[in-house]
Amino acid sequence: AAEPDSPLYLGLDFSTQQLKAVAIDGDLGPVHQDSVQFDSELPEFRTHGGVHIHPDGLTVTSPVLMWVKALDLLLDRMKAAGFGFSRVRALSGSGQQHGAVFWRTGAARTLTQLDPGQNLHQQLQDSFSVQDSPVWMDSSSGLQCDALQEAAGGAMRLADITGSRAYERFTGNQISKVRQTRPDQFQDTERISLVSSFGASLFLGRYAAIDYSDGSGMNLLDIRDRMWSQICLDATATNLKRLLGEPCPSTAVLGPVSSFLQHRYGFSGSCSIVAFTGDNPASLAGMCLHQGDIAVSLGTSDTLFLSLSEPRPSLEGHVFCNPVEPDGFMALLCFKNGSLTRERVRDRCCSGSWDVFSQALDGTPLGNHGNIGFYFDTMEITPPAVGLHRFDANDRQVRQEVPPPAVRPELEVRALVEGQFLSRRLHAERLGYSIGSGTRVLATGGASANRQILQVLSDVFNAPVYTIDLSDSACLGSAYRALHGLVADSGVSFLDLLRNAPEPQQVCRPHRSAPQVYDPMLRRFAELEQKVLEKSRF
Ligand SMILES: Nc1ncnc2c1ncn2[C@@H]1O[C@H](COP(=O)(O)OP(=O)(O)O)[C@@H](O)[C@H]1O
Ligand SMILES: O=C(CO)[C@@H](O)[C@H](O)COP(=O)(O)O
Repeated sequence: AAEPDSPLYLGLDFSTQQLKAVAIDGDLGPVHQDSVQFDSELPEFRTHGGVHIHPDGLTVTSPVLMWVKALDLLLDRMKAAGFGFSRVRALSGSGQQHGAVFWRTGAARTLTQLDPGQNLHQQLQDSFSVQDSPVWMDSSSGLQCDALQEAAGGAMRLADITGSRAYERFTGNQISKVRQTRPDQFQDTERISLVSSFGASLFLGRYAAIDYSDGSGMNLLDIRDRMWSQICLDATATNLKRLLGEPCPSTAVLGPVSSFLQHRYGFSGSCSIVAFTGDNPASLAGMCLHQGDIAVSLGTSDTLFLSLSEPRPSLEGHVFCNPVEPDGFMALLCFKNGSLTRERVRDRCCSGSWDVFSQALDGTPLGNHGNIGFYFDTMEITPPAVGLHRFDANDRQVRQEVPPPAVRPELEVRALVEGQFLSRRLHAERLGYSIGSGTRVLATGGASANRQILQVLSDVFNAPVYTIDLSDSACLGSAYRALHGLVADSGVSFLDLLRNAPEPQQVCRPHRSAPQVYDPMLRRFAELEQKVLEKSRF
């Protein structure tokens, strides 16, 4: 057993619906886990799924003070549970990607003068020029995307520089929108953070640098030079470089924990803070992803990502700097209609029960008798389409929203989950990421606790699916990154250091008949998706 004063490494994740923490010891075993659910534990902010969807249906924000209050609550709770803050040698964290935090003029001073007798939330009340931070679910910055692409010389040129064509949720376009629509608030801003670097700033007691990996989700960073792209900065706002600060390597040690946190919670003055990064990059670290593995994260969003040695940007999907390999990259596809859509169908067809949802998957055949569905409750990212589109075995459109039992609820459940995974496979294969029986599919995120959902994933991908013990891989990855940050400068590689980390375990194998069912179904799905896209354009 670990000594009572042996070192700990702490990982945090400011994700869409909650703030989570995992502490590991030097043997990489988890010793403490905690979380704060925004909707239920901070109801005064009135969020649904951690966000506010505005009346235009496109603007999506989260109250920045909710994240601050969640940190107060989490740390208070850990203190009450007797957590050994003084043993933490290093900490790191992650945040939902792309979200922007606008710090008001004077906030830097407030951060350095925090009183350990009061909580963060009280003291940072007036520190934000924009109270409602735009988050990754936002799709309201189309005009700004068009302008950026034009300035950069086209969508493909922008993708070559930044790893992605212009995406509405990407932070640069959100910054442009705030500058244009709220000039006074923009004028009163002295610093802009990502959710990740905002989290790091709360621990440092001063502004933390944006790391290369999460910085790649802004349409502002040149992913090869790992510097802000002057063309993109100029097209977004004057003096933006000053507002963003210099980006840093994801393994950088930013400094010791703030004296505020030392005094309030008993952190040691020698506890190092390693740069925070995006939640997907942190998950890649948490699963110790090897070349050839494909990760599927089933959090609020569904994402699919993998490590790359050479960037191959295209008009779909993203290339980010790799968070753990200094010269490497990672590819990512993001799907907005993930867990929240599954929850909606669960509530409508399964009386709100995951058990009933799982039984529906168990009780229906692979291929769902030919029924196929596209469930885009909100404007999807990949592909850019909206609405519910259901087709029978003869590709005839089925009337929308027929209340159960007119459409058998179990068919609806399977149509949803098969449709989601057919889409993940289609778009991954279009980017050249082949998935075969030799590929390890590593599943993570809240829905990876559901074995029946993972069985459909395994069947549709015709590949074995693995999980790690903690479905919270972003948090675990942050704890691993904290440990690695202490030695990264001496050249120790992340995967070498983590070679004794628990291996992912196989949880599902594809059914023998899966390729016969899903190979032709994928071709049909691709054709139907084209129809859906054409309909969505009108
Ligand atoms: N047993 C389950 N079956 C399917 N989905 C689940 C199950 N348990 C949790 N989830 C889903 O997990 C989601 C939260 O995942 P999580 O990775 O914690 O999200 P985030 O990190 O984005 O806050 C919830 O929205 C919920 O729909
Ligand atoms: O936009 C993206 C990735 O590009 C999302 O994946 C966000 O990073 C939110 O993550 P979750 O809270 O769903 O894990």
